[in-house]
Amino acid sequence: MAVSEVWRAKARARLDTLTKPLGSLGRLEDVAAQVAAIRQEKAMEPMRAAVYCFAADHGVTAEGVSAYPSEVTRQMVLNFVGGGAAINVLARLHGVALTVVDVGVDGEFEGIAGMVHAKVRRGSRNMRREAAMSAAEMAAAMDVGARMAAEAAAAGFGMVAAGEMGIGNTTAASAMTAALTGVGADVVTGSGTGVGSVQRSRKVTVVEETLAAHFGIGGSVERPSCTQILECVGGLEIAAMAGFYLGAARAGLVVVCDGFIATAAAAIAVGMEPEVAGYLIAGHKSEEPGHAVLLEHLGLRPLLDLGMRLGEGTGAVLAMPVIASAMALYGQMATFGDAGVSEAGA
Ligand SMILES: Cc1cc2ncn([C@H]3O[C@H](COP(=O)(O)O)[C@@H](O)[C@H]3O)c2cc1C
Ligand SMILES: O=C(O)c1cccnc1
Repeated sequence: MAVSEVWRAKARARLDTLTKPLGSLGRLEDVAAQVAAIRQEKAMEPMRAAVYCFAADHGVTAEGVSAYPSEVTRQMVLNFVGGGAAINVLARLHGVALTVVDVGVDGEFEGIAGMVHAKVRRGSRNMRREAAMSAAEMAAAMDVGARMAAEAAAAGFGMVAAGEMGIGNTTAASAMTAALTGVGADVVTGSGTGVGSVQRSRKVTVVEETLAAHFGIGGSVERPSCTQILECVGGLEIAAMAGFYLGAARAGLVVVCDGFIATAAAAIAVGMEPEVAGYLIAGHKSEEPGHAVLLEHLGLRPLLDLGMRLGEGTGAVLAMPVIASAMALYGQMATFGDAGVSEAGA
């Protein structure tokens, strides 16, 4: 499962033979070396890319934590199927295959084709009052994600991302981030879809009360396990994403991480299986304040910083052409020797 440090070193050595000043491709060189460490002998082959958008509802929306009603989750899934959401536009533009997965929307999609029906239950429970999921529900949702990753690998995709749709899920991600890192709820909780300052304060209180209820005062007295965090304060689509990352790493896929919620799921996957970290490339930095905390926790540096706060996998898909560029340069540039160009100091 660990990425290959031998291949990373080989890639670094090759990058130094290409017709450019040493290191001049900056972080593209780090990306190329990481992809080589993941894909090994396949590093020079073109990578087809896919994004899986997992959707689920959140019982915690009963606490008034989002600017939008829960029904938007189902409505946006229909929008994904119809091709009109931001992720559809970006996936089409960049030639990324999009799969929409219902893992826990509180509504039905009877007779709707063009999506994966894998509902575990109609929304998670209100985490302020009880665990968001049972252990069995969490495991079932993780299995859905793992199955999607296995299907991506079997279909020949080399690079994947997970996106999400779930009204209320920035509250879940905030609670997860505080529980994972020990950083305070007030620091990691943002405005999500755009709540005002009064509603954000309410959201912080909900996160604090949730952490106190499940893990003790402040949530950082006893650091809970990743399984406890996911089960108590996660969500069905977040569990699916965690299972997706674990499956993708096992299959040797390059995994591009999206924003706050996607990275909260990635932090769980890495907590469960540390070697997953080597497969992750942070696509972008979200405006949600907890995202920077999670990126720091994971030691990831995002490729893009566009002030986005959308989710759906949009930040990850936007970063895919940057990664593809790194690999094209790595695979196609001439070496000093081939091109007859003199090296430094020669
Ligand atoms: C129309 C619409 C499209 C979206 N696409 C992603 N999100 C994003 O916003 C939600 C999280 O924010 P909160 O925790 O504040 O509810 C998630 O569904 C997320 O994917 C959307 C939200 C809305 C309203
Ligand atoms: O960073 C994200 O993924 C995000 C931020 C706000 C709302 N939905 C998603």
